[in-house]
Parts: sequence; structure tokens; C-alpha cells
Amino acid sequence: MGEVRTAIGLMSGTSMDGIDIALLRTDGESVVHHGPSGYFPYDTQLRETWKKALITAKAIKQRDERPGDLADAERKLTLCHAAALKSFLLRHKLQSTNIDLIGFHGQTVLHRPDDALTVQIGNGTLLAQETGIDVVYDMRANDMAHGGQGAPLIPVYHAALAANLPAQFDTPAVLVNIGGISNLTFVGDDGTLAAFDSGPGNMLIDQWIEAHTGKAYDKGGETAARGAVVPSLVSRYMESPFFSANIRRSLDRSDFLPPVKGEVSLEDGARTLAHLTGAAILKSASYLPEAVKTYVVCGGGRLNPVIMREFAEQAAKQGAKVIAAEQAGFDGGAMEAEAWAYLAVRSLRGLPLTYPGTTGVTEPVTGGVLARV
Ligand SMILES: Nc1ncnc2c1ncn2[C@@H]1O[C@H](COP(=O)(O)OP(=O)(O)OP(=O)(O)O)[C@@H](O)[C@H]1O
Ligand SMILES: CC(=O)N[C@H]1[C@@H]2OC[C@@H](O2)[C@@H](O)[C@@H]1O[C@H](C)C(=O)O
Repeated sequence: MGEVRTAIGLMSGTSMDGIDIALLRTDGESVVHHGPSGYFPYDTQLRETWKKALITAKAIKQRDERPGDLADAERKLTLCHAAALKSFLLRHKLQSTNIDLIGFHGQTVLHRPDDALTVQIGNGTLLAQETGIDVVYDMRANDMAHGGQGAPLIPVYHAALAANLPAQFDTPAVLVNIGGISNLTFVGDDGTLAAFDSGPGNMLIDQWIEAHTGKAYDKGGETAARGAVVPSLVSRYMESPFFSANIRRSLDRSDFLPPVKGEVSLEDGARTLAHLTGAAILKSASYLPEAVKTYVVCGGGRLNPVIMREFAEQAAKQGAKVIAAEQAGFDGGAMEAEAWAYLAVRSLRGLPLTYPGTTGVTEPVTGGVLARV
């Protein structure tokens, strides 16, 4: 076993709803201890700032460019992370000297795998200065530099967790993250690892709900529960070349757009998009090496009962079961942040973050930039 470190992962995902934090003790291979976790939501003003940053970022040609208001947004985002971390430490009676390392994802503002361009705003050097803790950041770039999709990065952590899947669940199992975008990791009984982005997760539902109600998401799937699936709309999304291409591409938020307002009712739109989330995962899973028996769902989508029901009904037709991460003993809310802690420790040890089977990278590669205090 390598040196066990206490690491904190900080994740601000494509939903742009807030910062997930989790503490992990690990050597980057085995997980020795799952520590506390937390969530620090962004207020409306900050969410607007990140949304503007997505628009500004479209002008970026080289990944270190920060046009217009982007440099300001990056500083603001980094300071938000520093504040969240400090309050997390306080809440759990921890000192910065108790923490060896931070794994900092930042906020993806642009992701164009076809142009080998991925940009996460977040200044690792500033975060190290502000917190007094070493930071590993920018973990996607090296993968892309070696021909990878730059995402998903979580599979190596999913694989570590899958080794502890309770025996009552049939294998092969797939861990599915339903965040803004969904991604999945297949862990074969022989250890085969296959992973990719699987389609829109919650992001279309969030945008659809916000456009009609001003609310950030469909809490408890309440709106979707009152609607009906519109098959023609499902078909339109499923006709996207994303689902039929020869290679599995990673996704940017802008790759799928919500329906046009007025096209269907608010309720039918929400229901149809919840159905689509499951349909997209299952279509993408058809490219896996074997038929899946159990889908273990993490990420915010597991908290939308309509997504879970729609997904479970469609999966059952293929003989597969859908369970929430908690049913398998995992923390489905903390998993991404834990993964970033795990990846940071792997980066420090020079261990691979990604593999040909996970991002299509040419060979297993490490990644990340270390900012020392
Ligand atoms: N109680 C709930 N009811 C319905 N939906 C919920 C609930 N809680 C969270 N969600 C959904 O989950 C989303 C957040 O999920 P999550 O935090 O996993 O996304 P993310 O990490 O930002 O995305 P990604 O994994 O793509 O980077 C919210 O935007 C919302 O759509
Ligand atoms: C470019 C980028 O930030 N991609 C995210 C996004 O959100 C989900 C999916 O698309 C996944 O590929 C990735 O995040 C997860 C955490 C990952 O890299 O594993």
C-alpha cells in the first residue's frame, strides 16, 4: 500500500448548482476511510455569473485565455471554493494542517473534445494560498493532450467502489452518475473497465423548469409526475448522432438544448425529458461489452423519483435492475467530490487517471497540476 493521505475533493459540476465537498483517506488505490461530506449551494447571483461565463468562454481558442469577465469569474469561483472549504473545516473541527491535499475540479466553461479543448476555470495557486493546503487541479488537460475525451474522469474511482458492491446485486454492474450530464462506468467481472458520457442527465430538465417557473430544478419530480411522455420528442433527441456515432464522445452542456417553449406543455416536457434521461443511458449502455444486470445511480438525478421510475421501467425490459447508490452502501451525493480527492492522490503518486477504455486516451495517463503552498 502507498502512503495514505487525507484529501479533500471540491466539485462544481455541470449543473452549476453548488460546490460538493468530501474528505477521503486514501493511497489513491484503496479507500481507507470515507470522511464527512458537504454541499455549499450557489446563490442566484453566482449562478448568473457562471452562466455568463459559459457564453464568454465560447470565444476561447487557447485554453489559458480568459477573455472579458472570465478572469473575474475565475477569481470569484476560486474564492467561493476557499470559503466553502474553510467553513467545512470549521464545521468538522478540522485544521488545514490535518489535510494533505485538495483535489480541485473548478467549473467547466467549455468542452470541445473534437478540438482537444477543455477549459475549467479555477485558480489552483490562489486556492493553495487561500487555504494553506497543496492543491491538484486541471486534471482533464493531460488526457486530452494524449488523445482522450477529457471526460469522464470518475471511472477509476467507480472501479475502486465497485470492488465493494454487495454480493446480493447481480453483475456486471454499471455505476451511473446522473448530474447535468450523465456518465457511466462498466466494471466487468474480469476487471474490464469501460466508461463514457451517456447523454443529458438533469440539465435539460433544469433549463426547461427554469424557463417556465424561474425555479432551478424539478424538485422531487413533481412537475414531471403530472405530465405524459411525448414519444416524438424522445425520438427527436434519440436521433442525435451522439447515440449512433462509432466513438463515444464526451459532452458539453451546449450539445443538447431544451425543447422550444410552447412546443409541449410544461408538465409533458418535464416528463419527456425525465424519460429521455433513462433512454439515453440505456442506448449508450448498448455499446458496453456485456449486457448490464445492475445500474447503481449516483448524482442529483437519483433524487428525482420520476427519472428513477422511468429509468427502472425501461431497464427492466432489458432484464436489468436500477438502484440508488445508497442501496449499495455508497454515498451518491458525495461520490464526485470523493473522486476528486482520490484523483488528486493518484496524481501526486503519478498513477494513471484515465485509460483507453475510459476516455479513449492512447495509453493510461496521469494528469493534474500541483500547486504547493
Ligand atoms: N430533490 C431533487 N429532486 C429533483 N432533482 C434533484 C433533486 N436534487 C437534485 N436534483 C437534480 O440534480 C442536479 C444536481 O446534480 P449533481 O450535483 O449530481 O450535478 P453536477 O455534479 O453539477 O453535474 P455533473 O455530474 O454533470 O458535473 C440538480 O440540478 C437537479 O436537477
Ligand atoms: C467536461 C466536464 O466537466 N464533464 C463532466 C460533465 O458532467 C458529467 C459528465 O459531463 C462527465 O464527463 C464530467 O464529469 C464527471 C464528474 C467526470 O469527469 O467523471
